[in-house]
Amino acid sequence: SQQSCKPPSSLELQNICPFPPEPYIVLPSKGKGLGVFARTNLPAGTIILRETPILTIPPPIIKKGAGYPMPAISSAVRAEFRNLPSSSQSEILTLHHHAFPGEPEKGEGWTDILGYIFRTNAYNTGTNIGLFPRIARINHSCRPNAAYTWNARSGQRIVYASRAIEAGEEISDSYISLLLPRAERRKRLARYGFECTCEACSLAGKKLKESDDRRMEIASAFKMLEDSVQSNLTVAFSTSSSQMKEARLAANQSMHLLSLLEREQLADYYAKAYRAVAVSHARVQDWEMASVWANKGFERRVMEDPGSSWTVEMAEMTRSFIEEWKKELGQGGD
Ligand SMILES: C[S@@+](CC[C@H](N)C(=O)[O-])C[C@H]1O[C@@H](n2cnc3c(N)ncnc32)[C@H](O)[C@@H]1O
Repeated sequence: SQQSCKPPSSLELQNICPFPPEPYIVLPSKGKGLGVFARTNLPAGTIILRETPILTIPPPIIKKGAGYPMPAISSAVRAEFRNLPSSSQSEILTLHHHAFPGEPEKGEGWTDILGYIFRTNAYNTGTNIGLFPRIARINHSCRPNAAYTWNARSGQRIVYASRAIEAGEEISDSYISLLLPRAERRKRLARYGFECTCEACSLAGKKLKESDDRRMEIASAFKMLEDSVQSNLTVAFSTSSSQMKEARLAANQSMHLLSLLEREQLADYYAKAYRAVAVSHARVQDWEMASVWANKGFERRVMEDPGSSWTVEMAEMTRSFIEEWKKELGQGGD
C-alpha cells in the first residue's frame, strides 16, 4: 500500500528496531591507536558489549620465564584462521599487533602476524583463549571504568561499566592484575608494547608511592581474608573469645580493604570485597552489616552476569543474612 512505502517515523523505528544503537563508538585515541568511547552517559552496570569469539585456541603451555611460545601460538591460530570465512579473516587482520624489535614479522609470509595479533588482543574464554574483534579495541587503564566477564552459558564475553562513565569518555578495561605496583604493572604490559600513562601510572613521588602501597595492601588484605571468606559461612560462627577477637579483626580489616579499594577506584574488585565484608560481619553476627553488604555484592554480580553461580551464591547469602537480621529484630524468620 501507499502507506507502507512511507519511511517509518523515528518513533516507529524505535518500536521495530530489535537492537538499540551501540552505546559506544570506535575512534582514534591520542597515543593509543584506536579506542572505544561512550556515546552517552553509561550508569554503572550498563552492558557495553557482548561478543562471541571469532576464533579460539587452547591455551599454550607457558614455560616459566620463557615468555610466550610464539611458534605454537602462531601455528594454532593459523590452523583456525584457515577455516574462517574471508570476512572474518579480514576483520582479524585489521586488528592492531605489537611485535618486539628483532621479532620476525614475516617468517612464513603474513601468517606470523596472526600470532602477534593474537598476543596483542586475545582474552580468556573460560578454558580457551579467543579473539573478540570489537572488545579488542578497548584500551587498557590501571584504573579502568569497565570490566568484563566470560559467560560460559552464552559463550560470550560481556563488558560492562564498572562505574559511571560520561558521554565522550574513553572506555577502558584492564589487561593485567591491578593489585601490583606501577613498576610491576609496566613489566606485564610490556608485551602489548606500550607504557601506560593512565591516571594511576601518571602519579609521581609521594602520591605514586601511596598508590603502590595501597595496591599491595589490598592484595595482602584479600589474601588474609581469603581463608575466612572462602570456607562455609553459615556454620563457622566464632564461639571462643579468641575466635571472636580474630573475627572482629577480620571484619575491621574488610572495612579497611573497602576504603583502600575506593581510594584507588578499583571497581573490578568491589564484588569480591563486598562479599568479604558481608561474610566477615556474619562471623561476628552483625546481621545488618552482613545483609547490606551481601546485597551490594549481589547487585555487583548481577551487573556482571545475573545467572552466574556467583550471583546465585550472593542472592542466597543475602536472603539468609536478612533472615538472621529479622530474628535479631524479633520479627522471626520465614
Ligand atoms: C587490545 S589493543 C587495543 C586497541 C588498539 N588501540 C587498536 O588500535 O586496535 C592493545 C593495543 O592498544 C594500545 N594500547 C592499549 N592501551 C593503551 C594505553 N593505556 N596506552 C597506550 N597504548 C595502549 C597498545 O598499542 C596495545 O598494544
